[in-house]
Amino acid sequence: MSGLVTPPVTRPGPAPGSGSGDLMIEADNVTKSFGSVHALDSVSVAAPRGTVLGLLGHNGAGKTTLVNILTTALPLTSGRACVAGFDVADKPVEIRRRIGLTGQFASVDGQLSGRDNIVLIARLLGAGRRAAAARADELLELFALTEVADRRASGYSGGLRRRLDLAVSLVGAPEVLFLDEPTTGLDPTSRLNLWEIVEGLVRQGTTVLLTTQYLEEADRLADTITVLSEGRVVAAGTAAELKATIGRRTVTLTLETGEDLGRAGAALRVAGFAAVNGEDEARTVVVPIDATREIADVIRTLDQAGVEASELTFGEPSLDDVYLALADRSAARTPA
Ligand SMILES: Nc1ncnc2c1ncn2[C@@H]1O[C@H](COP(=O)(O)OP(=O)(O)OP(=O)(O)O)[C@@H](O)[C@H]1O
Repeated sequence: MSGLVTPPVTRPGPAPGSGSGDLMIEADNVTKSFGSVHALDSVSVAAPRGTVLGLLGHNGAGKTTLVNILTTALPLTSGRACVAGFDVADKPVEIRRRIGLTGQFASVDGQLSGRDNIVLIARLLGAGRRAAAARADELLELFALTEVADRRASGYSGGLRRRLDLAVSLVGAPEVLFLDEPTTGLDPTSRLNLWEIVEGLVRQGTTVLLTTQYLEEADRLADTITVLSEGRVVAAGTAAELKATIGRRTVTLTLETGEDLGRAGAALRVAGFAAVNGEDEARTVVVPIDATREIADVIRTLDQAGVEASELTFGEPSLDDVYLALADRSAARTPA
């Protein structure tokens, strides 16, 4: 499904410019409290038109709360937020005309066919019968759903349902698309398909806010990433910047025999590596590295210690690495 394009549609006119410049998403010191729970604490994010803003964080970090505020489903406690140039507090209707939302729980009606789901939303948005049918045909084709269009959505696989959910959220040709964990639970092929669709939309000028728990997803799609933890922004930048400053790549060595684990770990630590031994049965040593050339040093060190490795894998930092490093830092900052 590569090379997808958004079908030409009429979008509402440009925003009157109450936001700054060409920023399509702006949150400025947004705070949200539910009683004593501070779901968001002075959160600021920004996304220019035609870019993807990735919002990363584990469960409870505040991602959905921020999406709910930006999509005008929830009022903020303090701060300011604008979407497509309109303030969420003053112009919710203008914002709703310009956005699309795909949630973790598909908003598709399982009793209706894929086609009828799209037609229903198009009609609700004011399209005539013929225009709604034409829009459905376009979107079904775009999302490779034509073959299953007349089957009930309740019988769709997870991947098909997500595609239909995204198609439904695009009926009104939104300028800003909110994707709340769009690929959680999808198989790798369906995930890749969705990524390609999102990339096609962004090429056409759609601005996307993507929440995800997967660094890989943010890495592939997001122009900038904001990491939230307990309602606060703990890091922001491009994926490369985050990984360079926070996460470390690792080399994982599987040894011929578990008996060599102690010797391998000791030799690596003497050579200056922060090697961590895995389980005896797994026979692995994990070695964080800063540059690819250090792989050669790791292998040389093991060779000199007379340790044989049967397998070597090279890993990029994961969200967990980034997140753990950030959690360590915030713990270090918090007075005991
Ligand atoms: N309506 C509510 N009433 C009380 N507390 C809430 C409400 N909505 C969210 N919270 C709390 O606010 C915090 C942030 O929740 P939020 O759902 O935004 O996190 P999240 O990052 O989206 O996590 P998840 O991936 O699990 O949805 C959590 O502590 C949550 O329990």
